[in-house]
Amino acid sequence: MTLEAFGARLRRAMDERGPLCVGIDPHASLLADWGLNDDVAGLARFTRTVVEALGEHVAVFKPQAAFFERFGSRGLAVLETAVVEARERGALVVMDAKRGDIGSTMAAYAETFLREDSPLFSDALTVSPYLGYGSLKPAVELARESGAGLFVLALTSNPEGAEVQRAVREDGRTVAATMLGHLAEENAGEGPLGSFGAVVGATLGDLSSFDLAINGPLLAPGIGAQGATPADLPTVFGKSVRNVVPSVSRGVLRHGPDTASLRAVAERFTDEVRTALG
Ligand SMILES: O=c1ccn([C@@H]2O[C@H](COP(=O)(O)O)[C@@H](O)[C@H]2O)c(=O)[nH]1
Repeated sequence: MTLEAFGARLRRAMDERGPLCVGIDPHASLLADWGLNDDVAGLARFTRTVVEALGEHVAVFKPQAAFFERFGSRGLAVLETAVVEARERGALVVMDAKRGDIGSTMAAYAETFLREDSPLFSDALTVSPYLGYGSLKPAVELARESGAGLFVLALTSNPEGAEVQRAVREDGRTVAATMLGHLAEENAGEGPLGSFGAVVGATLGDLSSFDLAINGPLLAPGIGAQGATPADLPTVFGKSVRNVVPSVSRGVLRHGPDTASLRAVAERFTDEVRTALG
């Protein structure tokens, strides 16, 4: 492993820059609002603007792969460039691709995003455990080898997630609690922070019935366009709030394309998060 473990790199970035993660979600509607065409040139301009405006300011970027994939190979080329340039500016990149498949296919997804010499190598990847947590093993192993991390979908920010994630298993535990338990095992003994995180929506209200103390990061989407605010974080995350990486996409991006406005809104969210976290 040439890179230091993701959890340690993330903790340092959060301490230095604040914990905010800005999502790069080039929605067609945002491209239009920015006066850009819904084409590869518009996608590239949008993405470059965000990375140049915020790459030296925020701890984490979370590109949403879907918005790049919809342009095919040329969209993926834009994504590759964005990942490299974001990392060169000192930001960590969490690729939001939500991959999950049977183990042998999962190994190929892992190589795409977690093998250090891959063109799309990212500091961490979002993964879906709903083919069974064990199916993620190739990603867990490669992440450990490369110094990368994973964010496993545990309690997602959308209301539809509950029918799967809050389903109760034969042993009386919910599916989400089971996933959180697996992550706590992956991170046992790691310091200052484990590299295997959970996605837990900031929209979900009081989660004190779940044990979020997984000794790993908690990626919290849902702030801004989905209605959650930084002030909600202590209620949602309780004692684990120090490990939260609050994520905002449209709530920041709608302030572009002006660079100063993008920086100002990211700074405002960072301040609000710091205040909320005490
Ligand atoms: O539970 C989840 C997991 C991922 N997401 C993703 O985060 C962003 C949210 O965008 P906003 O514009 O800030 O609403 C988007 O890429 C989602 O796919 C999530 O929202 N909830």
